[in-house]
Amino acid sequence: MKEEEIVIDIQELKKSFGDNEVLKGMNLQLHRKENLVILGKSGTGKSVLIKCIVKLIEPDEGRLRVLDQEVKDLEADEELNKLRRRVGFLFQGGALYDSMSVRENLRFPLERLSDKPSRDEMEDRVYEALRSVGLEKAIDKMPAELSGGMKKRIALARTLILKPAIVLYDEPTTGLDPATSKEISQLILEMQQEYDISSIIITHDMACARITSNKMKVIRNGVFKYKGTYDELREKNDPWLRDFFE
Ligand SMILES: Nc1ncnc2c1ncn2[C@@H]1O[C@H](COP(=O)(O)OP(=O)(O)OP(=O)(O)O)[C@@H](O)[C@H]1O
Repeated sequence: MKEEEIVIDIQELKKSFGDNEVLKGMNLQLHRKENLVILGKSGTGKSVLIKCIVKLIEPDEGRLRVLDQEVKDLEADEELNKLRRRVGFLFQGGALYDSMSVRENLRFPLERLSDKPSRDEMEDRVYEALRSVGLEKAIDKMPAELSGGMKKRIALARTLILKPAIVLYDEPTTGLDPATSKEISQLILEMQQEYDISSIIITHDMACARITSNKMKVIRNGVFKYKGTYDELREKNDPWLRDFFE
């Protein structure tokens, strides 16, 4: 794959729930190895947009291609699972299974693969994923024994263990103190650089946006109103936009 390659291509995407028009014609291109931050006030459709990308929600209209596949054409579970394997999704809250140890949480996505790795390979991949988030020592712990920041790291390791080409982050730093948020943001940046991952990052946390983004887009009234780098957007005169930066 070439660096300039487009890994997600969205054109004129629309989605309503009843008479609530949420997405009114969204356009977006995510390039390979790019971190794109999406900003928007609460309830503006950021989560709906990224759920459309992995077909957790079906859009009403528009074009949506992910890794050269038209998402609406992916019908069978098998095809969808293949896509979801290549597109990792880090949900708000990071949800680990509380009754499973860290090792079991990380093995879980591997156990469900049709071409399940051997026991030894699984153990290697669990260690490699933990190493990449700096938490090898937590392998035998239960989620209840971990801090909020550690849980996020483990959730990220669980997403990375399938070696995704794209990761969608839905508010990765929510609920963390500023120092831990910064650590997680730096980790997102490392993941991009070390593993060639392309990402969409939804966040309200401007420090996270500054650290992680190559490019930003801002949603207003169901469309992208602004795009640019963090510094370009910070310089704009619109008071509505300045609110995000204050
Ligand atoms: N499955 C659904 N059924 C009906 N309405 C929905 C559904 N999912 C989302 N919505 C509506 O779509 C709108 C956008 O929701 P979404 O969760 O995408 O907002 P958001 O921008 O991610 O907000 P936040 O920043 O608060 O997480 C909201 O009005 C929400 O109520």
